[in-house]
Amino acid sequence: MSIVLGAIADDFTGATDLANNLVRSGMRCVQVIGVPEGKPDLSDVDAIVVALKSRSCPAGQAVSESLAALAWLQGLGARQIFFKYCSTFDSTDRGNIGPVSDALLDALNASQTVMVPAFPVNGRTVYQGHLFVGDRLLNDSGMQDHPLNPMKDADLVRVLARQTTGNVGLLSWPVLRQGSEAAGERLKALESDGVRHVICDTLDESDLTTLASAVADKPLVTGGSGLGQELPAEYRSRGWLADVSEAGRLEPAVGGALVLSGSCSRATLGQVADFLGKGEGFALDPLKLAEGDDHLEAALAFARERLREGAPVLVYASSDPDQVRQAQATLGAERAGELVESVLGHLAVTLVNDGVGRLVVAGGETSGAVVSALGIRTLRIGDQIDPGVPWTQTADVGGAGPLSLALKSGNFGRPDFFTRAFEVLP
Ligand SMILES: Nc1ncnc2c1ncn2[C@@H]1O[C@H](COP(=O)(O)OP(=O)(O)OP(=O)(O)O)[C@@H](O)[C@H]1O
Ligand SMILES: O=C(O)[C@@H](O)C(=O)CO
Repeated sequence: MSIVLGAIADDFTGATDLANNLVRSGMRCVQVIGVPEGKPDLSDVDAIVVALKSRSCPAGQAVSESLAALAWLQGLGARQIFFKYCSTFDSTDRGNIGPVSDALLDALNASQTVMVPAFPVNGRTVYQGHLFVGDRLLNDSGMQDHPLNPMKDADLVRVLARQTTGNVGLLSWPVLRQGSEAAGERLKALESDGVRHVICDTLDESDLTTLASAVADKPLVTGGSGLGQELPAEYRSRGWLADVSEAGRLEPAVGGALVLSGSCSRATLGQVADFLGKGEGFALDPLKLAEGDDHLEAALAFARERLREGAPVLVYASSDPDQVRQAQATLGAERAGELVESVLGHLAVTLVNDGVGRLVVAGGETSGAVVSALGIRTLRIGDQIDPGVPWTQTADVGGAGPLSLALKSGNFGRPDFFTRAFEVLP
């Protein structure tokens, strides 16, 4: 048995976002955390997403981890490789989107890839190479204040050109709207001109369908999860993928309900506010965490008390940009982030041992920290809660049943996500 699609995601929520769209389009999908040793059972798997934590680490490390993931996926027979990064193109002038794409292209002996960050259902569109979030340009969307990778330029051709020595070009919407043949021809023309990375305009789902048809035979595609929703139909039309029913079926959920939020993105701040309008939560302050264990113990005591009452519990470090800047000014951005991530990881481990069986985590870096702390290696992907966020399950943590886990990207989900997620869980 071999898989059709092998994906490498630069963070954990991004990995589940892509896996979610693959499942919704009928691919049976497993997410693995890091590069596993050996070969998994592939009898009911069409796609595997390797979740790395390579978005904000040094570029050299992101490259070597991505190449290790590629080699493992090639060993499973993947017909196409998908490098998944954020729909808001999260990166800095040092990388990691450019360096990782270059390294994957070299390793695959390929000379061109496409960059398709758009995710129209969540408001991410690209026009003339400029990324929009809803009706705002990227640099005016809140992403300019991101704690780790502030995005201050919406022109992706320019952003990517700062990260690679390869030529960067554009497949613009006027060409795209002429259909997949015209798009394919433009890609070929750009390739013969030596253009290695092509930023692709995308206004809506129909553009994604056109793009998927134009790029399904390329060894490497890159982007957000939107393209992942359209590729399975192309695989099916090429006879690579069979029809399956219930690609996302999971076991019934058990255990207490907990939300851990380390995301400071606008959507998450709204979700925290919505939750606090209905019940209590515990606010973690990085400055207090830096003083010793008392603040952590207080969070734990709060969570245990609320779990005994049977209510969903929220513990959050999510704060507005001013508060984040204050914590970072005192502790440094890296230390503030690490402190919050390690405390949320510790809370997850302790409370799952206490009987939490349904866990929502908000934030990509935060999810990486929590999943690593819990020692999770494999997640089966289930049904969607909101666009980009599915429930998943793992048997890796023991306990009374599988742990149900939702890893929410910072800017995803409707305002009532933190309560509704538990209502839709089977
Ligand atoms: N109050 C705070 N002060 C400083 N840093 C914080 C604070 N709260 C959270 N952080 C850190 O900010 C970072 C948020 O990144 P994370 O990836 O988890 O969320 P996000 O960027 O909103 O999500 P995504 O990457 O899915 O869009 C984490 O490293 C987290 O530890
Ligand atoms: O593409 C997105 O927006 C998300 O999957 C993500 O990667 C945010 O961390």
